[in-house]
Amino acid sequence: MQIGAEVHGLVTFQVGLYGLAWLIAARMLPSERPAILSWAGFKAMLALGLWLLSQRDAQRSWWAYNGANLATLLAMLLMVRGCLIFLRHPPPPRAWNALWLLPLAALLLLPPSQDAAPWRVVVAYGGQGLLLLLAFFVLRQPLRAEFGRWPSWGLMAPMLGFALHNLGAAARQLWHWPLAQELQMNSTFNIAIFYSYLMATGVFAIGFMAVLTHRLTARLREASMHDELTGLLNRRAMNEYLRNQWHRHLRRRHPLALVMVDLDHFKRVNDTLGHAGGDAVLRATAALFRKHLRREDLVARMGGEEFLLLLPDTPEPAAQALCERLRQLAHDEQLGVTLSLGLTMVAAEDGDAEVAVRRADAALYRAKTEGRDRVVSAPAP
Ligand SMILES: Nc1nc2c(ncn2[C@@H]2O[C@H](COP(=O)(O)OP(=O)(O)OP(=O)(O)O)[C@@H](O)[C@H]2O)c(=O)[nH]1
Repeated sequence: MQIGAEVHGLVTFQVGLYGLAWLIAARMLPSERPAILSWAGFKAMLALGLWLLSQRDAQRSWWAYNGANLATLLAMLLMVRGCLIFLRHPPPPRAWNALWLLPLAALLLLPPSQDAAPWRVVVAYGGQGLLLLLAFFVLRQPLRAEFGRWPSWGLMAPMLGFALHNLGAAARQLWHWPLAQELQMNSTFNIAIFYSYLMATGVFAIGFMAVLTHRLTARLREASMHDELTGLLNRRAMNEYLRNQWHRHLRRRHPLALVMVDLDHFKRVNDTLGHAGGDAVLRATAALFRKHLRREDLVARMGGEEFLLLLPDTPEPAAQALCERLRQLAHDEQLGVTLSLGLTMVAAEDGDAEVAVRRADAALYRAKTEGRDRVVSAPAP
């Protein structure tokens, strides 16, 4: 009995600490705050439920019996809500929310007496089990889509385990009806349940911290590789792709075309339409490239009004035709500017991809000096 009380105290304290950790995380990560706050609430409610459970004695107070079950069910609801928000899952229909009002209302209204215990067990365990089982089926797919198969199983397995355990407990109560199958404070089984709660919430906390970090790292990497205004690759990312494509070209000798594009007299656009108008033209140019290039082509904004296109497996005549088409499309789609393009083919003799970039740059310069709104091709060595 004495050991049981100590274990209860420690486990409750530990779960409460997890809640505190989530609160700190919510302060540090504003983009994920609503989900994290739900999880902090989950831990707080669970700690409360466990503490109330440890208060069960012969007096049978409402708090120790109904209160403990209510707090645990609310904890599970908050946990599932946090997961739905975290995974950007649309909120469930209102009818589903109403479904959880039934066990909550029953737990509020039932007396804490021994006679009502079978009802309480079925409602509390059945409600929790059903909720966790539904959450398992709803959350597994989006979790897997974002983080992969094994992390999703690692996070969902404890949820499935608890769902089955709780449904089993409700079924056991129905089987033994009307003999109450309520958790007693001093039973070994009760202590095992406490430990498994601690383990599952630990796995949950560490697992979701890990996927959260994974998501934030992916977002940072995405931001560090893209130009904010147009959403195209930025210079840094393009240089990385350029190096990869260069080595691929050396290995396979597939034709690799490189095109430098510059908007003509862009300063005038800014002067007449203002900076915001200029930005809109840059975005429209990016959209034009995205629309008319293939998926495997790479487009970057190298800075200002200059873009670099990298066209794998594209022989020179095809690249030339594409450049001419883009130049014409700027007219047809009334971009508000004309395009000058410098084209070259990457060659193994260049020794370095940078040499090909400089050649495309020189071709672009010629396009500018020869009157703009044209394509100039610089032959590879
Ligand atoms: N709106 C907007 N303007 C930019 C941005 N980055 C650079 N610019 C402007 O782009 C203009 C580039 O001007 P220049 O380099 O003189 O070239 P240009 O007027 O296009 O003339 P040519 O290239 O010789 O045809 C400058 O006025 C820059 O302020 C941007 O992100 N948004």
